[in-house]
Amino acid sequence: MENKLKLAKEKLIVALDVDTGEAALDLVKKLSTQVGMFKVGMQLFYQAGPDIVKRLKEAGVRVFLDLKLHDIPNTVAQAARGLTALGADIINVHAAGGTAMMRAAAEAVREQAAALGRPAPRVIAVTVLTSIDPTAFQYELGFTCDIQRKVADWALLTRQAGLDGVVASPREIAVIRRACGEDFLIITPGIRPAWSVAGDQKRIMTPAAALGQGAGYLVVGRPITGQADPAAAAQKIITELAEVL
Ligand SMILES: O=C(O)c1cc(=O)[nH]c(=O)n1[C@@H]1O[C@H](COP(=O)(O)O)[C@@H](O)[C@H]1O
Repeated sequence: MENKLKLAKEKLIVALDVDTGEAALDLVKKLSTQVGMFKVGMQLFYQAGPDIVKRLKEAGVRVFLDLKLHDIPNTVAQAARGLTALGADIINVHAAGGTAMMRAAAEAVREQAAALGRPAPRVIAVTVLTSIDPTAFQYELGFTCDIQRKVADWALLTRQAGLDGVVASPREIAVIRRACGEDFLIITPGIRPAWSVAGDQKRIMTPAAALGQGAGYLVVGRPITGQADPAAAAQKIITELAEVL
């Protein structure tokens, strides 16, 4: 069981969706014995500033820097270079930016990491956001295929562009695996334990079910950080994960 709990901890990424560096570091302090990687997204990065990545690295944790870059290839490449210098372990872009943009990002990251003499962060692409349901996908965004098809197509484009993996809902893991193989990284938000509320997330799954589908990592935010005792919530999720390992 000890081994399974250790493996379960390795699977969990906690989203530090808070307003200040102090609040983020306080969560890390509470959770760092249970969680190996933390996600810095727009809410924290835009308010605490780039230095938060360095502070988290100094605290000894791995950092997924989730800024979902999406612009013309040159702009994204230059931004990705800057994020690489901050020391993030994973960065992401939007697959909707296209192959040229994704390739430019991946190349810029590798060049910058080589210039700094460090291992390159993994670069992954967000496919269809987990907050999008089939109705919005079809009638608001105007896609004519279903979400699974689009996610699988974008995952394949992502792999062909030389990236390391994708962000998708756990519901699409099977089609991504079929399109991109076993060694392609799949990170899944939209994780909702049975005891939590869905909120704005639409394509959700429980932690155990997502792991059963073969998720590489599970991103969990509010079901942990929104609780009075985040460490107890994280432990509950880790125990649920260990039961299916
Ligand atoms: O790229 C992401 O991390 C991401 C992609 C996606 O499709 N859906 C999604 O929820 N996320 C992020 O994952 C986290 C989920 O947080 P909770 O909904 O609070 O568990 C948030 O920080 C989102 O920004």
